[in-house]
Amino acid sequence: MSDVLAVRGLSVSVRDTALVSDVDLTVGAGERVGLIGESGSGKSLTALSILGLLPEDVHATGSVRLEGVDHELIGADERRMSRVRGHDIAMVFQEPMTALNPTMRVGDQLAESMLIHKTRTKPAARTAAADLIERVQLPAGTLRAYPHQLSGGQRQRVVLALALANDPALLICDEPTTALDVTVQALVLDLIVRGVLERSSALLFITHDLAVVATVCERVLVMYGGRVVESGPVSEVFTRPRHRYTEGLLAASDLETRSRRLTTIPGNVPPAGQFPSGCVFRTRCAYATAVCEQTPPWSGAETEGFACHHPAGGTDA
Ligand SMILES: Nc1ncnc2c1ncn2[C@@H]1O[C@H](COP(=O)(O)OP(=O)(O)OP(=O)(O)O)[C@@H](O)[C@H]1O
Repeated sequence: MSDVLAVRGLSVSVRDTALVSDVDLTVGAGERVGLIGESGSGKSLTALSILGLLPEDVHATGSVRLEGVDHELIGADERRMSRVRGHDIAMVFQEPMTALNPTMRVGDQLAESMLIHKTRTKPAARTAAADLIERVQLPAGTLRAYPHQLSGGQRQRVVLALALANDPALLICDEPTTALDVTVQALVLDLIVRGVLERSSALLFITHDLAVVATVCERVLVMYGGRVVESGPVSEVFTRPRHRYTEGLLAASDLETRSRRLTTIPGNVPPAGQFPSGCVFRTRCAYATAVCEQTPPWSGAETEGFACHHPAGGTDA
């Protein structure tokens, strides 16, 4: 798998204080990678460094390369970064209003993002905007609405539509559902995963919620004190953590309880051959830890509600 994003030796500091130290991170084409760690561990600064959005007094060194972009992102000027952001890399942050223009109708904002990056002609951008709104399960009338006329969950779905408008190679989500009502969290997660799967976009997903990572991501990196202390497939890191800090994170999390409330994300594809042939339910895998605590052999009653939405019809490919 080729790397869409390659971060090497990333360090971030403010004056003489190191905030992030020597982070290496790669995301392969179409891969979904989680970045977890307690508050203040450096997750957001890592994402902001990739996007070139660090505050003025905060400095990054190291290397950030993106497939298809022929220049280094660390130190790139704003003119170059504004071409990359919203085109090659898109982002969804916790607070949707920061990403939306309060004075513009939703449809105009969506169309504008495609016109600015010249990915659509004007008429095509209008059609694409309508399609994007439908894909995030909002009514067509949303196109004419202003952001303040929408709920938090609706706004975040508009931000997601905006982020996906130019089919980015990489989508970065930083706590995208934390501010949302629990009832819409699963829907927004579902839409994020569908959105990246449909485009074969890579996903870097930042959260402190381990159950969300277990549901959404294939691989995870654990940050502690500004460093990556552990990384690997979700199924390994969450079941056999090697670092004491990860053990603590898992012990302190309500993964088991929360996970039962999360729905399976349609389109999550278990690697072929990892499970018994014909098996439609998974246990202890990156895709099912969040939804299935059963062990084989399964009977109908045990598995009720734990259907795997394998695109090939619920059986191993
Ligand atoms: N502009 C800044 N000036 C000084 N220190 C900062 C600045 N921005 C962040 N920090 C510090 O850098 C560290 C890492 O911050 P960061 O926002 O990356 O953490 P995080 O892991 O994303 O936390 P959270 O989950 O709470 O968002 C924290 O100790 C934070 O206080």
